[in-house]
Amino acid sequence: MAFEDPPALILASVAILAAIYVVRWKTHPLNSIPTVGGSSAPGLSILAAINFRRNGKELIEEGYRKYYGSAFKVALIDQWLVIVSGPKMVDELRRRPDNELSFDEGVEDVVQMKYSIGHETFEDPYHINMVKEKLTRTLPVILPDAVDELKLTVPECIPAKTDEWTAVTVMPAMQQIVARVSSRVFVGLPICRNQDYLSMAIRFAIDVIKDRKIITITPYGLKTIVSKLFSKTKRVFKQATPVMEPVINERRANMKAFGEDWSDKPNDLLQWIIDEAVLRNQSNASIVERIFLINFAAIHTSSTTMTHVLYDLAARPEYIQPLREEIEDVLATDGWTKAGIGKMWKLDSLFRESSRLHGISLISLMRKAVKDLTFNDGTFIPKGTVLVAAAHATHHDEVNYADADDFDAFRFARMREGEGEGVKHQFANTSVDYISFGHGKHACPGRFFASNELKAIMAYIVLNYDLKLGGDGQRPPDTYFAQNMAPSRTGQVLFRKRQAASS
Ligand code: HEM
Repeated sequence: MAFEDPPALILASVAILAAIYVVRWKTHPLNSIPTVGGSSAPGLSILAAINFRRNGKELIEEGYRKYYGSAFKVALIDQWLVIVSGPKMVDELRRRPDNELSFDEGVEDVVQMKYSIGHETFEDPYHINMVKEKLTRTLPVILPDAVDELKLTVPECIPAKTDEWTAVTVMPAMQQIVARVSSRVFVGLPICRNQDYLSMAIRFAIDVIKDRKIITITPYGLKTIVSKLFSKTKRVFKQATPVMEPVINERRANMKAFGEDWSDKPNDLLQWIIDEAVLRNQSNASIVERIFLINFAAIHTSSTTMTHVLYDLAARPEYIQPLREEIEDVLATDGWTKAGIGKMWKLDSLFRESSRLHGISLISLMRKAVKDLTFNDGTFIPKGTVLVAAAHATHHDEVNYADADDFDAFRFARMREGEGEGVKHQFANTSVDYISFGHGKHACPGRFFASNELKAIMAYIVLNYDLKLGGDGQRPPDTYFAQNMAPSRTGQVLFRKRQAASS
């Protein structure tokens, strides 16, 4: 009898466990989706996750090549990430309704802010519609404020002289410029010049990611208390309140005193949110949270984009003169207006090309399946799966772009010259081949503001400075980890103030 034979008993137990292991592995709902970067076997996927952390860019490229037009998966430390590619799959990803593939749940997976943000802000995010509709519609009116602010802040952050080259570390300079110019439009004077506030706005995206790391490893029952004790984002809300509250209270008081007759009522995002908060009887804390959620979406993304563009332009100075000519011509007829910025096709193309080649991430269109579903190609996606599109690989595909790895600053300006192509290839336009801003109903609602703001800042820099790379003349390298990519944080560009600068 086996019971009387201990080695046989052990052998039988091992065999049963091995069989259970194989059955569980083979019947895992994601098993039909091929894995790239290692084994999907339980226990071994940790090695695949380490591999993906180190070689994310190469592994996504490998998956894109092998499974183009379909889906593959890579291992993260705590879950699988399903990556789709090809126009049909990207189109399906953006078209599926939120009750199948949820944008909010996808974001929540990355930010885990349920514990640091009030329920009201989370459940009723009207500030997003304000960015999508009012901010975009009001652009012609608010752009002069942004231009006014950038003319003050750019010379402070790029303190170059006419007779010598000055090295500027690009990333922190762009963060400061973008934070201040955006804040002028988001919260107005005087908050937009309060350095404590600006530092919080710049740091906020990093604070959110640091919080996420702690919250994900905390057991469910303890998340609320851990967030209360350690959340950096909660601390930012607390520290920002004394800076913002006097302004909010003053504006509330003016609304009460003057109502519709308040003649010089501010026209900024903060005021629009206060208007809504008053109607809904909401607290100042809710207003502060909403402003910081917009800062989270706007400042890191925009300053990263600016940093890439400056590195690209400094590495290819032959593009500077044609840009200057375009900008000077347009300013002579239209001035610093939205209509003028819209006519700067070469400048627009520079941004689209730089974001195509670099971008803010290797992936885009993050969604979470909130029910089981089957894609049109038959791929089964179980509830709870996180899906993304392979942005970087799509943007580097020769099928989509000729000489896809080459930096051709004016490629999109040339494409726009074709009949009926004027809008299609502009920076803010999304398509299945261009997903830097996502695509579909959740495509970045701030992209029209970002496009105008960043082009205005860059136009001012190009007009007022000569720029070049120092050292060996090589563009500071991007860094990659897992699905993330970032421009060099320490890279420098040399600036010299132009003699004949027109401001
Ligand atoms: C160059 C700068 C920017 C880039 C590259 C960028 C990129 C993105 C991307 C990729 C998404 C997700 C889209 C999707 O998954 O389909 C997104 C969403 C979002 N962005 Fe931006 N963004 C930028 C600037 C801004 C600015 C300036 C604002 C605010 C004024 C903003 C506000 C938002 C918001 C609120 C969402 C969430 C949309 C929703 O909930 O439906 N972004 N952005």
